[in-house]
Amino acid sequence: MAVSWSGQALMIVPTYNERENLARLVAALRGLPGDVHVLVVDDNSPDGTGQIALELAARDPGVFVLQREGKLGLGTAYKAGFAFGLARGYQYLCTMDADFSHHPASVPALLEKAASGYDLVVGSRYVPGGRIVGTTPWRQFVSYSANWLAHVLLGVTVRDCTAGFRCYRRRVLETIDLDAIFSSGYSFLIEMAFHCQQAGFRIGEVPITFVNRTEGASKISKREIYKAFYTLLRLRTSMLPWERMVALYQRHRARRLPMEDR
Ligand SMILES: Nc1nc2c(ncn2[C@@H]2O[C@H](COP(=O)(O)OP(=O)(O)O[C@H]3O[C@H](CO)[C@@H](O)[C@H](O)[C@@H]3O)[C@@H](O)[C@H]2O)c(=O)[nH]1
Repeated sequence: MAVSWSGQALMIVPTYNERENLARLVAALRGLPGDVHVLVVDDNSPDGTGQIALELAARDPGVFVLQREGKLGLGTAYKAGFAFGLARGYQYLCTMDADFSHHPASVPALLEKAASGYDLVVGSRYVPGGRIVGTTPWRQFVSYSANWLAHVLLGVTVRDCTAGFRCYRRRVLETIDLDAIFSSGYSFLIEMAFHCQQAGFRIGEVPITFVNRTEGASKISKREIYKAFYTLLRLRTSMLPWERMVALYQRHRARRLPMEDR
């Protein structure tokens, strides 16, 4: 099948305990039209996902594995994947979950939109045509809240800035200072969306149907959710001009000092 994008794409798939999903996912991605390679970034999953990834890579030169020594977080897994993809010259560096909540059939739409002039394309639940199937009301509430706060506090215009289904043009990842991103976990996604927008990159969204996983378990914890809200506040603070921060501090001190010491 002909594709409207040219160059090589790398699908970066972070994994932690995804043995039921990985082989099927890699087969589906490698069956896509165009030159789509796969990088599995596994954090020494206790269920043996890393071993499965190595076996897949041994059979297929378009499949690669980064094995890390332990669970180092989703954000750092993305960073390791970006470093790998940039070093190998990929034009499009995409990220997705391993559990089919992001369906491989949506990948061509992301690549096509990126090729049409977008620097970052997000597979979005929250644009017209996007849908969510099978998630809990609590997860839905957390997701809506994080996206709403990102919009209100940071002015982020991406509707689904917590989505991990993305396609970056390589110039984005060459420009953004990835070492300056402080989130090691899920909130990395909010931070990246924020920095891409601040840097003036053109960001687009394509609707996807997000289907909650049927195999394995989610790794998102309450701690990761708190960290996402902390990230939103920290980024908001970073937007304040320095003078404004100093003025706020002085006003705060002035209120606490007796009149004669001011
Ligand atoms: N290497 C590595 N992979 C990880 C880690 N934690 C999670 N993963 C992998 O990252 C992907 C997403 O993790 P899930 O645990 O399946 O996430 P979720 O709860 O379904 O969260 C979804 O919603 C979030 C909020 O909207 C999204 O941020 C996220 O991308 C995902 O779509 C999966 O492939 C999972 O194996 C980690 O510490 N290290």
